[in-house]
Amino acid sequence: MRKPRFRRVTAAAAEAGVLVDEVAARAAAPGPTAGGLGPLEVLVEDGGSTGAVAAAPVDVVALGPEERATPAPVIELRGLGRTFPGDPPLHVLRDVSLVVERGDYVTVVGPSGAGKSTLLHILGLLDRPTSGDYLLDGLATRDLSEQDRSALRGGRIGFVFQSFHLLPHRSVLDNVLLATLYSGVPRTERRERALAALERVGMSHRLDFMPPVLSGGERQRVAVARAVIASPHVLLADEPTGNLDSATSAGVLDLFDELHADGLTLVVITHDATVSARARRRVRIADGTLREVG
Ligand SMILES: Nc1ncnc2c1ncn2[C@@H]1O[C@H](COP(=O)(O)OP(=O)(O)OP(=O)(O)O)[C@@H](O)[C@H]1O
Repeated sequence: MRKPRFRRVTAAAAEAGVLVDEVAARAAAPGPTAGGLGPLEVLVEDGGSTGAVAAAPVDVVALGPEERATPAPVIELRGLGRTFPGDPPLHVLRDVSLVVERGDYVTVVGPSGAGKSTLLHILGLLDRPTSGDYLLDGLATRDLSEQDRSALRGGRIGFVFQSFHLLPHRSVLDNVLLATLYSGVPRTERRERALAALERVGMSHRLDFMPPVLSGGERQRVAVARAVIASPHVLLADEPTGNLDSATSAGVLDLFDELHADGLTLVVITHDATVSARARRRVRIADGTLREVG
């Protein structure tokens, strides 16, 4: 079997590619670091179409003293809108306001086509709103350059997707380890962190396995380990149990509960009432607007 090679590309180039290349651009910084923003590169798998895991060099925007003194909500949306051009234009989100505090666990529900993924892409700094403001950790993201947005994304946001997006030709350990490749952290320590993350999700017994031989639930656990290895400020999950049966889903949801109990902030998009019921807060998107449903 051909061993995949990786190439480094700029974030802009990666963003021009498939979503997974970009959103898998994970960074390893456990939190804000002093200093400016470093150049951003990500890894994509040569000749591969899915599952590229990447890591960004990880300087992220440093917090000012005021921010440290008064922690801002992790996420704050103020009158946010997203319109896609067309004839007529498609107003997917209108005047959406939302505050997600540190430690919140929020699910986003709503009918198909309502704009849930659109919202998640904006929260993940993969897309920009056409109106309104999005503050991440109190930092207004609207006027940030793509490089700054990529660095923020790499340092503060973890992603989990319905279809896992693991590198098929890399071991479980490598899939998690690669997420920290350009973190500046020495390899030995990166390995320790990867091992700890995999232990955290109950996957220590499958370190050398390749993703194709794992069960769906196991793959999602590895994806969660990859998402949390950099200690993100928020975990964004898009239908994380969409490809899992109910028993396996329950295991992943238990894992989310544990991560939440450890203080992680979670925003989870779901169609599934069982998933939604696990969260402390539920918001619903319909007809372009978002409202709290308890
Ligand atoms: N880049 C785009 N350009 C034009 N229209 C888009 C774009 N992205 C999404 N849309 C449209 O915006 C609407 C909302 O899409 P979105 O994927 O956010 O819905 P969703 O609530 O996640 O749906 P589902 O539950 O079916 O996944 C849809 O009508 C979709 O076709």
